[in-house]
Amino acid sequence: MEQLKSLPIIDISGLWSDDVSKWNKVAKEIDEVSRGIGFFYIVGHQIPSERFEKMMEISRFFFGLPMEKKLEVDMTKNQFHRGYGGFQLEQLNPLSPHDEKETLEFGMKMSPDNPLYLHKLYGPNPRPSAFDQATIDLIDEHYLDMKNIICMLLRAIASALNLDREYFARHYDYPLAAMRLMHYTANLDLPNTGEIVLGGGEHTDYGILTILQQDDVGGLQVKTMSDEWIDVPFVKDSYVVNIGDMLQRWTNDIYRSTAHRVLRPPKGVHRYSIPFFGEPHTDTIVECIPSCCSDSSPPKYKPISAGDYLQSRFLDTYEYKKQKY
Ligand SMILES: O=C(O)CCC(=O)C(=O)O
Ligand SMILES: [Fe+2]
Repeated sequence: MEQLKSLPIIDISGLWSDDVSKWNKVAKEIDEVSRGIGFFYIVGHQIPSERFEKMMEISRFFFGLPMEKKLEVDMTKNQFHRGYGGFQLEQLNPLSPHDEKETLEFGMKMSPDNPLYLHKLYGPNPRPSAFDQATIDLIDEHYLDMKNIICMLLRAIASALNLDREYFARHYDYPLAAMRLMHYTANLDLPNTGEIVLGGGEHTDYGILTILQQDDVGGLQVKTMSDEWIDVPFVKDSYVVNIGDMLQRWTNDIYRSTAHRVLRPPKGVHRYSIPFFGEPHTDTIVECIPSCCSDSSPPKYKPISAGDYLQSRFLDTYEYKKQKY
């Protein structure tokens, strides 16, 4: 088998086209990659170029604030998994040291009148006092744009799997999806043991699909089917998309949730990235899709709700949740 050296780039503009053959071509390409490496770049996603820079500007501004300003929205002080997570709070790979990164996490903006508000992971978004209204509005707008891309991709996937186009997308009116600003830097002075130092440990994502914006520092790596790490360098105006564990479960392992990691940047270098974790509504039951199982290939996983699955994965990787939530 030929070794994969770089991730494929898929132009998804056909998903906005009325031409069925263009739409089907994109769906087929996404389906093929999802059965293999499970990671790809997307271009033609309709997000304007200026938005990339604006989101990075917000990120650099927030992480450059004094610690007491960041801690105004401390993630460990609420049950909703939203707000600021300091260096080493998360341990993506329980076998390696804590991750050298800090994060700021948002969920879907929701009216307090919504019956879901304050239920499980649904609740208020962080509002650091240093953010003006325009910044808050842009974050909410970007969240909805990312959610829309997730739904466009999931319609293509549903069609490729011979399902109704809305099979997955119908669970996205009030999703658990989270948008996370991330900052990696060499914060700790670790002894030089010659080992690779990671900013984010090896892991698979928990959800359905992740859409990632990254800056041009580099460091993201993906594990190939032959267990080799390949770099995922910056490609201007693209997002990186990958399959998460819930979609792997839903498709009975036909789609692949692939391990990835982030190298720690050298001292003095700052890396910023913005993943959007596209999880569905908390009550969505993730159970083997009929077209993905048969007598010779029975379901491998028990049905589970998206909310319960996500909480169980957070418990594995966030120590503070074990004590409190
Ligand atoms: O920062 C990145 O490039 C990837 C982050 C990531 O994989 C994650 O947080 O799940
Ligand atoms: Fe990840």
